[in-house]
This record gives sequence, structure tokens and C-alpha cells, in this order.
Amino acid sequence: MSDTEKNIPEGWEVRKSRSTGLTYYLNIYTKESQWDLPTEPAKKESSGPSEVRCSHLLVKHKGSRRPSSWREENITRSKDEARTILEDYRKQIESGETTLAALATKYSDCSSAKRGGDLGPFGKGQMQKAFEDAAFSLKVGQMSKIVDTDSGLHIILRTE
Ligand SMILES: Cn1nc(-c2ccccc2)cc1C(=O)N[C@H](Cc1nc2ccccc2[nH]1)C(=O)O
Repeated sequence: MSDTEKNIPEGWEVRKSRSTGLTYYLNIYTKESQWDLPTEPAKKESSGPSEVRCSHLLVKHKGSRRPSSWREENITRSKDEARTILEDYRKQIESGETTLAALATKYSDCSSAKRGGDLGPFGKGQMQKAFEDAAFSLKVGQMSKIVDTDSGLHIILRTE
């Protein structure tokens, strides 16, 4: 073991990969590992996933950044009307009567409607902050409350 590795920051252990023989570093608190030599003391809480995959259902309103969609060229509903519509969709999904994918395909004002609302995997910094914060706070399989962004009102389902 090199002198550098003898003095790694607190909370890390030096390990050797069984498959490659390469050295890696284990955070003894979170059990997360990394190849790079740590330069900071180990975090005591997991930083969470680097990426999530979500589907969403977006209802735009007249104050949306782009009040137009594949469904409706000129969206004139108020924000309150959009909220009422989305709360009804959320109740239908919560009751098991239908799924977010089925409703997004028919009613989402996002072009991801053609994929049942699936946005694919994304990391931090890719989506509007309110959407990102909600998405990364969800467990897999969990649906958000109504989330307000410049695009409109969303419900989000984390799928991966
Ligand atoms: C972020 N994004 N991904 C897609 C997408 C993904 C997969 C397949 C097709 C379209 C569309 C969009 C998008 O910005 N759509 C906008 C509406 C919108 N605004 C969003 C803000 C946050 C997350 C999703 C959002 N979707 C639009 O159609 O006006």
C-alpha cells in the first residue's frame, strides 16, 4: 500500500477488486465505492442516485412558457383549471382505475405523450429544478404530488 493510500481521508477503506485486482475505495458508512482516490472525508449519508427515470403527465395552462402542445394549438385554460384536471387524473391513478402512462398518452401536453409520458433516464441539471427536486425525492414506483414548473403542472412517476 502506497503512503498516499495509508493516509486516505476518514471513513474510507482501501479495497482490491476481486475481478480486476484494481484498487478501489469503500465508504464505510454508505457502502458506496469509487475507483478514484478520495480527497474528502466519506459522506455519512448516501447522495442518492446519479440518474432517475420518470414518466410524467403535463397539463399546460395559459401562463405556461409555451401554451401550446400536440393536443391543443392555443392553450387558454387557467392554472386553477389545470390543477383541477390534474387532481382528477391523480385520483384515477391512485384508485387503480387507470395508469399514468394511459392518461399521459391521451392527455399530456408534453411531446413525451407519444411514449406514455416516459422521459427516459436523466441526471441532475437536465430538467427544471422543481421537476428535478420532485423526481429525485421519489422512490421507484412512487408518484409525486402536483409539481409546478414554467411548463405547467405535472404529476411524476419514478420508474427506475
Ligand atoms: C423534457 N422533455 N422531454 C421530452 C420528450 C422525451 C421523450 C420523448 C419525447 C419527448 C419532451 C420534453 C419537453 O420539454 N417537453 C415540453 C413540455 C415539458 N416541460 C417539461 C419540464 C420538465 C420535465 C418535462 C417537461 N416537458 C413540450 O413538449 O412543450
